[in-house]
Amino acid sequence: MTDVFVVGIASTALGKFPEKSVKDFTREAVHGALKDAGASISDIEAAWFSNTRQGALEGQNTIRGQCALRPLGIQGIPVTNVENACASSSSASLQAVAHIKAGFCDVALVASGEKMFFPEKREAMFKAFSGGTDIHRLEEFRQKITTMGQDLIPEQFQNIDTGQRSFFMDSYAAQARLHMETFGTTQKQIAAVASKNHWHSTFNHLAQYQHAVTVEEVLKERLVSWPLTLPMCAPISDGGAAAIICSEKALPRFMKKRAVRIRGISLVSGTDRQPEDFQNHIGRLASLKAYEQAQIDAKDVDLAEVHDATAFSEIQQIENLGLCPSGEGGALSEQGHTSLGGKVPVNTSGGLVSKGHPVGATGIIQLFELVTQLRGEAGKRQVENARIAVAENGGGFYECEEAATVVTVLEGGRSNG
Ligand SMILES: CC(=O)SCCNC(=O)CCNC(=O)[C@H](O)C(C)(C)COP(=O)(O)OP(=O)(O)OC[C@H]1O[C@@H](n2cnc3c(N)ncnc32)[C@H](O)[C@@H]1OP(=O)(O)O
Repeated sequence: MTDVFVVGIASTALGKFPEKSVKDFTREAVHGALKDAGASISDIEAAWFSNTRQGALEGQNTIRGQCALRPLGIQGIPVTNVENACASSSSASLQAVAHIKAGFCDVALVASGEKMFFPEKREAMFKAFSGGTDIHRLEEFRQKITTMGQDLIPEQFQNIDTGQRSFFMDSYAAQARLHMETFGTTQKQIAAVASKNHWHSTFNHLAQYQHAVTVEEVLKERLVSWPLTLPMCAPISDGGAAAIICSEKALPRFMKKRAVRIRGISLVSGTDRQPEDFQNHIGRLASLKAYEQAQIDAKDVDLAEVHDATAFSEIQQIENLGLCPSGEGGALSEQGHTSLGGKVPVNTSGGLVSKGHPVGATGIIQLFELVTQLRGEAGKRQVENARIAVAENGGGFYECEEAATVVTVLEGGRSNG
C-alpha cells in the first residue's frame, strides 16, 4: 500500500464573521491549500467535505459539499459529505487516506467550511449543539451528568443560572469533576491549561482570541459550568480549512520537501464503558490504534494538538495519548511541560479554547498547525526539531464520552527523502 502525504494545507482566520458564508470560508481555504501545494483544481480526483451546522441553522440539509465546491469548479468527480460532529473533517481525512491507499485515486481534497455564529438566532445557535448527542435521550443524559461529582461544586455555585451555553460544556464539566474526584485534579490546573493555550495563541495570527490570560484571571472569569469558566471553554467560531493529500506516485508533482507523511490515522466510536473506566477511554483506544499503525510509542511524540473543547479535555487527552500516566495530566500541565519550550508542547496553535473551534473544520485546522510545525514554518511558536506530531479530534457525545475520536500521526522532515 502506498504512503500518503499532505502536500498542501490552509486555514482561514477563525472568529465571529457574521458577513461571511460557508461558501466564502470554503473558497478561501481551498484556494489556500491549492496554492500551498502548487496544485490546480484539475489535479483533484476526489473530494470530501465537512460541515455540521448548515442544516440546523441555514436549512442546507444535504449536498453541502457539492454546493460549496461546485462554484470553485470542483465538479464531475466524487464529492462525499462526511458528518461526525466535531470530528467530521478528521473522519473525512481518514476516508480520503483510505481511498488513496486502496488505489482509487492519487490526489484528494479534504475541505470544510463552518458557520456557527448567528447573533440573530442565539437560541437556535446554542440548541444546535444538542444535535451532537442522542436527542431522544437528551434529558436522561442531562440528568446523569448533573449528578456526576455534584458534591464538589462549592455551595455558592450550586443551582445558579449561568446563562445560555452548549450542552457540551455541562458534559465536560461533569467529566472534569469526576477526574477531580478520582485523581485530585484541581480547578487551578485546568486554569493553567487555559492560560497556557491563550498564551500560545498570541503567536497565532489566525486565532480567534490572541490575548494572554493569567491563571488567576482565568479563575476569576464568568462561570460557565463548574469548574469551567469562560476562557476554559471553546467559543462559538466560524472558519474553514482544506488539505490536499496524495499518494507516493503523485508526490513528485508537488513540493516534496514540504510534504508531511500521514504515518497513522484511526477512527474509533465510543463504547459502553463506565465513566470511571479511564483505561478504556475512546481517546486511549484511538491513540493505541494510530500508534500501532505508525509504529511509534508515546515517547516518540514531539508535539500534539488535542481536542480541548474545554481546558479540562486537554488534561484527559494528554493522558489518553500516553504523554503522562492516568491522573497526572493536571500536574504535567501546571509544571509547564506542555507549554512551548516544555518537554512535549501541546496545542501550540492556542487550542480550541483560544484559537477557536468551528466544529466541522477543527480536524483539518489541527493538521494545519502540525504540518506548519513539521515544516519548520511556525515562526515564534515553532517547536525545535519537531519530527513526529499527533492530532486528537473528538466529536459528539454519547453517554459519558465523545461519540467519535480520530487520532492522526504525522511525520515531517527526513522521512520524505
Ligand atoms: C466534542 C466537542 O468539541 S463539543 C464542543 C463544541 N463547542 C461548544 O460546545 C461551544 C461551547 N461554548 C459556548 O457554549 C459559548 O461559547 C459560551 C457559553 C462558553 C460563551 O458564550 P456567550 O455567553 O454567548 O459568550 P460570547 O461568545 O458572547 O463571549 C463574550 C465575550 O467573552 C470573551 N470570550 C468568550 N469565550 C472566550 C474564550 N474561549 N476565551 C477568551 N475569551 C472568551 C470574548 O471577549 C467574547 O466576546 P467576542 O467573542 O465578541 O470577542
